[in-house]
Amino acid sequence: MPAPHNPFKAAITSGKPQLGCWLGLADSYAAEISAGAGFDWLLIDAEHAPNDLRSIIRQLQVISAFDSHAVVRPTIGESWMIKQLLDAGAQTLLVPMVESAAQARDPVRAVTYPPHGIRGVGSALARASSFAAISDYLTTAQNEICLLVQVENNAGMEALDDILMVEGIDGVFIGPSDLAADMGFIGNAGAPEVEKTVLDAMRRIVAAGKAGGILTLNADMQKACLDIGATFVATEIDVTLFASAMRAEAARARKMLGDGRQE
Ligand SMILES: O=C(O)C(=O)C[C@H](O)[C@@H](O)CO
Repeated sequence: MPAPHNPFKAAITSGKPQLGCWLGLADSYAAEISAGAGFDWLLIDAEHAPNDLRSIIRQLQVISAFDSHAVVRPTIGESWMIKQLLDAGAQTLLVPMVESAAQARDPVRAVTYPPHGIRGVGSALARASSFAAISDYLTTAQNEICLLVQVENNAGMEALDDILMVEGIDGVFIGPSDLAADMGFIGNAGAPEVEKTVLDAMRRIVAAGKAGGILTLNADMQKACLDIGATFVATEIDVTLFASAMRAEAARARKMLGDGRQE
């Protein structure tokens, strides 16, 4: 019995666009709501959201009941983090802040069992192997792991062509917020200079035969990246949606009571 098929990897590496949403609420109850919404993929964020291994596992468990595919972003691409996330059942990882080919090769080794990699063998204990129920996990897991890296600063842009040549990297995600900051436009990912750099990079990613990805709330940028051939595009963030809706409703309710109501 082989490791579970990764339909997200199959789709994004065969040119089939997948639309996603960022999950930063770090809560399995909220993740279950998002999983039922109809996104192709959901990003469980352990870089900027208060996720730990247990909260990630809970979200993986609830999402597994739906068609949405879970993508997990570790805080950084450390091999011990990757080992834990893969054993926990994550099949697709998005490693942030990669800025060289050497840095891109590290997570490739971390997701690969020896002799070609350094992933520790612990499938007997792992949710990933259905606790050893998947008898051929060790020899089939590799093909169903999707490894994505983020290029999101000037150094990474410089090294992009080298990163794109690293075997074992399935896709490259452009991080517009961090890229904007490093380009001197912090808080302004919509600056023309930033958008031009993002789109140029996306063309290079697609031309290299890798899957291209991004998170952007800007509908024009979403369309532009999809038109270039990006295949994993996140269009919203759960925290943003929830917080803005709550603020708007509180303001509406206060207005209903008239302007005299003080904060
Ligand atoms: O740089 C970016 O943009 C990303 O990597 C996405 C952000 O980290 C995400 O938290 C939204 O701001």
